[in-house]
Amino acid sequence: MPTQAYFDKYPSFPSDVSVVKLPRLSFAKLLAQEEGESDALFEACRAIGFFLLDFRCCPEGEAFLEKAETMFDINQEVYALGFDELMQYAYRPSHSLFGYKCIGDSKIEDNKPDRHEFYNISQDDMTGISKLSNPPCIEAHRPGVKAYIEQAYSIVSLICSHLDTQLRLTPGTLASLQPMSLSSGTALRMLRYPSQPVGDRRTSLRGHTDLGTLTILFNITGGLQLLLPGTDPRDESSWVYVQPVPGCAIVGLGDTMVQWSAGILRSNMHRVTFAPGEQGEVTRYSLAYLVRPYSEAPMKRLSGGNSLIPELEEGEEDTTINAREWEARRVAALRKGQDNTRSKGGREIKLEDKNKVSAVIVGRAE
Ligand SMILES: O=C(O)CCC(=O)C(=O)O
Ligand SMILES: [Fe+2]
Repeated sequence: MPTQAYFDKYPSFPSDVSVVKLPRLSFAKLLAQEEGESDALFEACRAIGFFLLDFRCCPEGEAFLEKAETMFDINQEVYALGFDELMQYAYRPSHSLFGYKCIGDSKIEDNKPDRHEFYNISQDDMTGISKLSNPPCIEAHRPGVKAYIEQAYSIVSLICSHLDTQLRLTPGTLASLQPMSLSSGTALRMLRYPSQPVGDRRTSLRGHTDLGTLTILFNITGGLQLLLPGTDPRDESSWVYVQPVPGCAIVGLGDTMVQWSAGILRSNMHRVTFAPGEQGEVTRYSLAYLVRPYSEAPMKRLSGGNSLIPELEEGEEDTTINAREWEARRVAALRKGQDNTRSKGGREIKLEDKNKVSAVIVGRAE
């Protein structure tokens, strides 16, 4: 996440905890179109569907980190408003996912209430495509929030341009399905997780995959865990912490990328639980930019032409519904507990040099 100075405000991540060693990619190298970095990006997107993106050491990256810190300051201002005020902006799931979700509104695995709250700011609202009403502290920061979203979107476009090349799609294909200029469910989500009492700690946000295309996540304290590929979600040892790194975002792929790539790219199950060690004693704030396709975007695979994405096999059918309908069905199923969520994608591709993906490494925190 943001800079070391921001991390220093919190207890440090304990060194005796196992963590997933996510690939760490350099934003500067991706910007400079370095081929090796592009290949490493593709491999991360297929092997685990998560990677760290290091923004340090280049002016554009440092500017993004500064903006992210401002978003964390706004996050704290939002929750300082308190429950009664925030409930005036409550989200209405079957109608709209923008606004405030209170603690306990959704369930964790054993049907107990969750332990997180969030405020979803609509990208369309910030760019002027639509107009929603937000608490005064968000309204007062509209230009800053919009600037954050614009830069986050440009980073998403950069990642997509590398994935276009890797998947041998026409340049611009992936970004054209999620332009900022068209209405979408894209949100900047400000999350808050109160510290949990010792002796009564549990999952705060249940295991899930993100629905959209890409998520740019900033964490300061731990709590985020990934389900190791090929393991059983009911087994606690299958869930491993991600250690937040100063100057780095945690980037994850969502189900839409799996859908468009016919399973070449991967969306991995993740959840949030209490932070390890002393970090468990402080309130956890987190910031997620969750990108969705434009509402009318097709959800079918991007095969054809030179693309690496396989054509449908005999008897296979592709979806004909658009992104808005697809998301609505998924959200409804999730809320009814009918969604049998699992990690998806990561299928083999028939290319000599690209066929092997490295195993996910678990090691000690640093
Ligand atoms: O707060 C976090 O670290 C993760 C949040 C998340 O997974 C989500 O909002 O989809
Ligand atoms: Fe998520």
